[in-house]
Amino acid sequence: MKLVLAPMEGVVDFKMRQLLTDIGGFDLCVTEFVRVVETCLPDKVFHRFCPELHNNGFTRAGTPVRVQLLGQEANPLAENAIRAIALGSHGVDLNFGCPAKTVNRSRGGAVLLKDPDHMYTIIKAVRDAVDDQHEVSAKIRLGFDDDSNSQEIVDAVVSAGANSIAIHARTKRDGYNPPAYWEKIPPIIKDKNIAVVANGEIWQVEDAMLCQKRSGCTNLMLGRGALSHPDLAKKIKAHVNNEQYDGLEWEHIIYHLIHSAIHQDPAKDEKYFASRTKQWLGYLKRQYPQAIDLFDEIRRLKSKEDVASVLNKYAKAPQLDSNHNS
Ligand SMILES: Cc1cc2nc3c(=O)[nH]c(=O)nc-3n(C[C@H](O)[C@H](O)[C@H](O)COP(=O)(O)O)c2cc1C
Repeated sequence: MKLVLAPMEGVVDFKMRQLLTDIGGFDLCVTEFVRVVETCLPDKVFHRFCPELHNNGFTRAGTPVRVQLLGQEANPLAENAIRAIALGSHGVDLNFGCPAKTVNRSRGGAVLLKDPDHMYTIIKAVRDAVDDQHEVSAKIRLGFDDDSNSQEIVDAVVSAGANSIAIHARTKRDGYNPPAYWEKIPPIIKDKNIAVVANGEIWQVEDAMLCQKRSGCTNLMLGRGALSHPDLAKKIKAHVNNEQYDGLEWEHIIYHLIHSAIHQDPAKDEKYFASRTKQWLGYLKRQYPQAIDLFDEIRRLKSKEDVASVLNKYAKAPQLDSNHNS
């Protein structure tokens, strides 16, 4: 089984990938989307979205990272795919799921689901441009307004030669509202020669097991579930491999938060750590009720020192049985 950390713009950045892969369980991370318009982007853009490129495309814990591109024109996407891989990206992922109006208005993201022929052209151009040993993957939803063309979408991805496809089992119209329609995956991937990763609404180990059963996919992608439950990937792996794993306690999560170095970003301003911590507590409260009280405690704080001193009161180092190496 492979577990992929989902791309999440503004949330799963370098520091969050570092934190979550330090905890463990993930086999691959996908970056936030890199917007491609016409030109080949300067290297600094790829390095900004994926600082791991300075480390041969691996997180601190050794998990490979793949750059995701979002755009509407085949040639610039192909050129930028070549560049991302030359810089050390572990393959390249193409975004066909972003629901943002600004992106869709310029014919990028989920709106391309309405035009599987154009998806084919994009994926084929990228696949042809990139050496065979590097994986090209596509991330899709089941459709735009509805899922009536989901088969055509998958056919386009497969016939264009993508190596794998991550299916967020909802339409663009569904947004992020539950449920995810895992059971809609098996009929559209039947007899297809492509690796499939199922995605959507996996918050607990039980959801992962049910998703595997209903989607028929062994490999899963975790998004918001991994933020609300930072050792979810590790728990899923332990469950599948029949291994003992007790799970992280709240104090350990705080410890990881402090040691993730989220607050050590010279490119960000003084308030950054506070705002990132508050954003993350918003996800954590789904799994840990303590996150609600902690949010209240730091609500008015802005400086990283003030926030860190509150966090330090609660932090406890986990047993270092994982590959955490901060
Ligand atoms: C805040 C946010 C940002 C996202 N950014 C991206 C992105 O940059 N690229 C992408 O392909 N999907 C993006 N997604 C979609 C997620 O990768 C994932 O498909 C979706 O959240 C469903 O999985 P989940 O139910 O496990 O969260 C984003 C989702 C959220 C909530």
